[in-house]
Amino acid sequence: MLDKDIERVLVSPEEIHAAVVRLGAQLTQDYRGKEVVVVGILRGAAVFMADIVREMDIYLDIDFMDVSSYGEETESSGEVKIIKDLDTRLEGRHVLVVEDIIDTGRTLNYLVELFKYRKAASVKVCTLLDKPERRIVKNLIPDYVGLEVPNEFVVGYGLDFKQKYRNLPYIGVLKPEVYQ
Ligand SMILES: O=P(O)(O)OC[C@H]1O[C@H](OP(=O)(O)OP(=O)(O)O)[C@H](O)[C@@H]1O
Ligand code: HPA
Repeated sequence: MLDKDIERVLVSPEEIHAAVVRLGAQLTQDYRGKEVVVVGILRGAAVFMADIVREMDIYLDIDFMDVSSYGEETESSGEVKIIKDLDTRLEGRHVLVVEDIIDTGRTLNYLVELFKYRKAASVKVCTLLDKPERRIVKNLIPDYVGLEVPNEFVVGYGLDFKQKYRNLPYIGVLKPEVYQ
C-alpha cells in the first residue's frame, strides 16, 4: 500500500542489512572491552538502532534522546532543542551516537559537543545514511557510515515525511505528487 507513493527505491532491504552487518562487526571489534553507551536519536534512528545493537556482540547500555532543530524551514538557525534527555550518566564512558541520516550536520554537531561537555571518555558517530552534499558543519565527519545518499529527500527505515513512511523496509524517494 505504501509502495504506491514511492517513485524509486534507493537502498533495498538487502543492502540495508548488509550495511548493518558490516557496521556491527566493525563496532564489535572497536568497542570490545570498553564501557559503551549507545545513544539513539529519536525518532528517525529507532529502526536502525534496533538492528545495529543486535549486530554488536559486546556488553553495552542503550539510551535515547529526542531533539528538534529550530528554524528547520529556513535553515537559518543551527539551534537544537532537547525534547527528551538521556537518563544515563556519560562521565568516563564511551558514547556511540546512532543516527539515521546526517544532512547539514547541525543536530550531531550539537550532540557531540554536549556529550564531550558531559565528560564522555570518547564520542563517536554511527549513521546509516550520509548526505555529504548538504553538509553545513564541515568538520562533522561521521566515524561509521552505512551508505552515502545523493542530495534527495529520502524516506523509509525510520526516515519520515510528515511523520509517515518510517515503517517502509527500504529507503526510497517519494513521487512528486505526494509532496503537494
Ligand atoms: O544533519 P541535520 O541537518 O541536523 O539533519 C539530520 C537530522 O534530521 C532528522 O531528524 P528530524 O529532526 O527530522 O527528526 P526525526 O528523527 O524525529 O525524524 C534526522 O533523524 C537527524 O536527526
Ligand atoms: O532525506 C531526509 N529524509 C527524512 N528526514 C530527513 N532529515 C534530514 N534529511 C532527511
